[in-house]
Amino acid sequence: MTALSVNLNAVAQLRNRRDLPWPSVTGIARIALDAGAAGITVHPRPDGRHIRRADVHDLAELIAAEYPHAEFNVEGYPTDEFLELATSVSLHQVTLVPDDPQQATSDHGWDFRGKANFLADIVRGLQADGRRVSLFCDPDAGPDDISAARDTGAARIELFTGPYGGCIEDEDAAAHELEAMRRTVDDALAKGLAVNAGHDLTLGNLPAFKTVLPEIAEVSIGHGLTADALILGFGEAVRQYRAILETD
Ligand SMILES: CC(=O)[C@@H](O)[C@H](O)COP(=O)(O)O
Ligand SMILES: NCC(=O)COP(=O)(O)O
Repeated sequence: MTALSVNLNAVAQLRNRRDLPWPSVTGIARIALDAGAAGITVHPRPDGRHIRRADVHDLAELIAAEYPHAEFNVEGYPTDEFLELATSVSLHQVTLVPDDPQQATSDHGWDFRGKANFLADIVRGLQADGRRVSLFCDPDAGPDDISAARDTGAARIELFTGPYGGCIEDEDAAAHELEAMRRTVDDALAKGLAVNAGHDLTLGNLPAFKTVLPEIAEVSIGHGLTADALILGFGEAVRQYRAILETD
């Protein structure tokens, strides 16, 4: 079974359009967890464009108090500020991502060989207190990269699935991406790393992904799931507004 961790960045970004408390990030977290999601993911960025520090604290408190079996996964580049936030709340997994502060979104995995010592120190510190660390990884990472990822001491890698998610209506390209990820996953599993995955996964591309890569421990999905939720729920919202307006 692959666990679904719902990424709430897009919900927070929608809320931040106004100085109003909706959509509520903790409210949508409740809906996701009540629907059986295994966990919640957030990726606070230095400019606070979506998830804010307060959201991380509120979600950690909600999960600890009301959803003790759910996992809270916090992603980000390990600045001092990020590490202070990640270690000041109750969470289960920290996913380290090599993002530049200016980046629009995550678009590559770690250079594991080049950053070996930097990552090993941070992984040791985070895992010493019982947090699991996952490291963002290119989908076609080679054997030397995976060995270096394992040598950091991290328990997991997270495959960057953006190139696969970007294969819109191109089955050959999608199959090529799946093959590359299959090789990376085989190597990682053989070296004792568990594998997460995420970025641009959707209802449309998840079935083939799950068929080819059934051993993925967890996928985190936000943008696509939020877009699908709008489509699945927009009609009902319109019906409820009409029910108020169309009475005489
Ligand atoms: C690490 C990763 O893959 C990202 O998907 C990230 O969590 C999304 O970040 P944004 O929501 O800021 O694009
Ligand atoms: N860790 C990856 C993740 O959370 C995916 O986010 P999204 O691309 O689905 O928004």
